[in-house]
Amino acid sequence: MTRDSNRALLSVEGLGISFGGLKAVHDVSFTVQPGEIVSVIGPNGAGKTTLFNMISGIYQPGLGKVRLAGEDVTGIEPHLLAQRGMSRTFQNLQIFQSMTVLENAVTGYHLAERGPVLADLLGLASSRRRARASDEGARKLLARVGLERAAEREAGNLSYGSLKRLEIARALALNPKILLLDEPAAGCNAVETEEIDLLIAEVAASGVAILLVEHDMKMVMRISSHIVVLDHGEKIAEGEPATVSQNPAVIAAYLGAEEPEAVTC
Ligand SMILES: Nc1ncnc2c1ncn2[C@@H]1O[C@H](COP(=O)(O)OP(=O)(O)OP(=O)(O)O)[C@@H](O)[C@H]1O
Repeated sequence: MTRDSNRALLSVEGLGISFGGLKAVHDVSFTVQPGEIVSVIGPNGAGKTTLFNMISGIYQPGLGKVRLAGEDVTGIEPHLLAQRGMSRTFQNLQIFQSMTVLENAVTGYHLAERGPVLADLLGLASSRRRARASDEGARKLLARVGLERAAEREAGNLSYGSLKRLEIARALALNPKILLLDEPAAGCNAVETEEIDLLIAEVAASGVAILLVEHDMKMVMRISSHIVVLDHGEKIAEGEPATVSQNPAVIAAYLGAEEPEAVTC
């Protein structure tokens, strides 16, 4: 696929941040187009999570810009980004284990608000009304991720793969234009990973852009339309999976890392 920067939904331009003297991310640029699955890969400590945190408003970048649908959204807070169409999931699951699956999905409708998730947990009347209003939508989301029959179960009793899908369901509540997934297959077995693969592909096919950080290289090679490779905070390569996996700089970066087999697929 030819990449047309005019069609970019997300545009990352010269992004950088330092922690003390360490340039954790330095001058990284790339674009994500609607319906694309773009993966950010790199050895441990390459800067993937830090890059994600800058794009999703958790860290304020030291340098560079983030544009969403052409608008400068650099460093704006996550709930404001959610209002503008950017949702994300986290490496460590952010599921409320003692709430039901349905209640967890409902909280997705409040991600664009600053305080009400806490109010929901406290059971305030107005929040209960809002929760009822978003119940129907949440059930549809659960059906989309294959969890409709688990709606009334306590989330803490779900398998790990189901929890990951629940987190994706919640991130889809606000109809994002782009979904950022931080290690969606981490901790999943092969069957669960395949289910997540299919779900991500379905979401992308519906027109949502996907930006992914993932260590499971087989999964990355299978589902990505475009890959961005970081090493020591810098972009060392980008392109289609087949091209990137043959790139000598990419192979060298992984060979220099602790898991030399990581780039093979
Ligand atoms: N809050 C922080 N304060 C200081 N240093 C940090 C901070 N966050 C990350 N770093 C450093 O920045 C570099 C990039 O870290 P980051 O977690 O982004 O890498 P990564 O590619 O996501 O790694 P992994 O694959 O292990 O999750 C590392 O050297 C890390 O130690």
